[in-house]
Amino acid sequence: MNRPELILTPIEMKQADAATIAAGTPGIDLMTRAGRAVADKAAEMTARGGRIVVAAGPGNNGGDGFVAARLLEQQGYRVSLGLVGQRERLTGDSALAAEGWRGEIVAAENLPFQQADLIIDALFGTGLTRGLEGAARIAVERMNMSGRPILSVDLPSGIDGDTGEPLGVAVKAAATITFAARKPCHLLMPGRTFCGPVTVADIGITPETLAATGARIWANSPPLWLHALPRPGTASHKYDRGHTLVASGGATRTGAARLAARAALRIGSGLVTVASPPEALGVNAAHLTAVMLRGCDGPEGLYAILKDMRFNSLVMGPALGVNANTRAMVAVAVNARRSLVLDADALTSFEGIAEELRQVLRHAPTVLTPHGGEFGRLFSGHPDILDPPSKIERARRAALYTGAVVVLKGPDTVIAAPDGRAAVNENGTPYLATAGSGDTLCGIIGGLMAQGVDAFEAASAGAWIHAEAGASFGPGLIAEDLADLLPNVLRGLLT
Ligand SMILES: NC(=O)C1=CN([C@@H]2O[C@H](COP(=O)(O)OP(=O)(O)OC[C@H]3O[C@@H](n4cnc5c(N)ncnc54)[C@H](OP(=O)(O)O)[C@@H]3O)[C@@H](O)[C@H]2O)[C@@H](O)CC1
Ligand SMILES: Nc1ncnc2c1ncn2[C@@H]1O[C@H](COP(=O)(O)OP(=O)(O)O)[C@@H](O)[C@H]1O
Ligand SMILES: [K+]
Repeated sequence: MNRPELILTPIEMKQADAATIAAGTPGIDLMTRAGRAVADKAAEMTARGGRIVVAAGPGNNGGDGFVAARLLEQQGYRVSLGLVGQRERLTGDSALAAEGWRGEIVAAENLPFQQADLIIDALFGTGLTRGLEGAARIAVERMNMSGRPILSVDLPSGIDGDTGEPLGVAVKAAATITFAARKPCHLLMPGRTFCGPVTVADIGITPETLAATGARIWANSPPLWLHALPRPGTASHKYDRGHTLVASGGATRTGAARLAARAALRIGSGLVTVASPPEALGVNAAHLTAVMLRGCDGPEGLYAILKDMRFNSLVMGPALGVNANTRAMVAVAVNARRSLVLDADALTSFEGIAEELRQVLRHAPTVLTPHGGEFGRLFSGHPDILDPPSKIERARRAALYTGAVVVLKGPDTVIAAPDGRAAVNENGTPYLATAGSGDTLCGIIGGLMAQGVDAFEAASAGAWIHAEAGASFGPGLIAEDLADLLPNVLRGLLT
């Protein structure tokens, strides 16, 4: 099995860079390998003899650009190079790299971008500290206006490597080539949309060196959790595969729970039961087949059901109602110490009183699955959680605060554990933005936890599988489709 793909923050990348240099590889060698990788990628994108325009910045990102310019010229491309800043002010490895460039150096904003077959954006990489102004800003605006394809070095200039946010104007790349490992901005929105396809070049920084930085963000993909996916044994019976309980809303709000329940069953929970308010039993009964049904009158009803210890996983929230009754049911569920997924109304019922949720959550392995709106409501009054510009950091802080695994949903769903692990999802499709899609996700996660999967693995696997199912269907997807797309995704993973 492949290794999980580690994502490095700009600071961690600098550490790995420094460790590699300390272990004996000169910095200029790293820069030369990086520049060669850029030149190879540029050559792949441009016919031999074509015109390549390189915009270089004042730091090491610019140094990579100088190396690439020299190599491409040697290969017979017509290369123009422009610099932001003064040639004499270059220092260290980028000054060395610039010495290798014998051609003219013009001001970057005056480069003939419109005549380029390819533009190489080597203005700023992981060292960007503020929004672009002056010559750098004009250069980026002209690049973008030219309509010519842009290859960004490391990351599109103007994008913050940690957060994926543009700090003002930013390059819209046709492709990006990065080094040793992807950075958060390559996966997070909106950065991902500025990058185009991202290639990772090996420049001789070992996986061990990357890991030694203590990096704890991964791209969410099967190598991260495949080992934890349940496979029934030959002699398994259904109770070995867990029993998921899904709480239903009132008579006119029952569909969400059934979506979650069907997903839990499809993902392999041996049994699934919908716990329904008495007045909704009829409508639920009319729509359930393999999923079972129990009457459940509020917190007392839930308490009674949970005396049966075989219910080992609970899913609560979708269409349950935003009120004290829901809060009381959450408390009962948590005190029963079963695996728990809280979504939608179970989160919004704690709007502005996240502290209360935190108090009850101490008892059980819990996954919270808010979308951005639910997250904002739940943690209103907690600027320490809501304000960090990085979505990964927001999810991590929420996980640390609540002690739960937090799945902060969206096109770049982040799964964060209280111990700092984080995974970023990128395999979805905008067709997943459809009513009930999130209900299905929490059913999948609950169904995995029913089978004994740990909260972080269940949440990560669940988010990936859910996204993969949606992407496999594409246009026309409705939430009802999702559960029935799961077997195909599971088949691809398990056989
Ligand atoms: N790590 C690795 O393994 C390897 C890394 N490599 C490469 O190094 C890159 C990182 O290099 P880096 O640290 O020199 O930063 P970089 O992005 O060039 O920018 C820093 C310069 O820009 C300036 N500056 C910042 N913001 C600005 C603004 N808004 N407007 C104007 N100026 C601004 C800042 O100046 P200051 O903030 O001090 O004013 C400084 O001068 C990395 O992305 C990769 O391409 C490879 O060579 C191989 C190995
Ligand atoms: N543009 C998108 N690209 C990929 N996935 C998306 C996108 N928009 C939403 N999703 C996913 O769809 C699901 C929507 O969940 P949610 O907002 O809770 O919907 P609902 O409340 O209707 O069930 C989440 O898993 C989210 O990650
Ligand atoms: K760049």
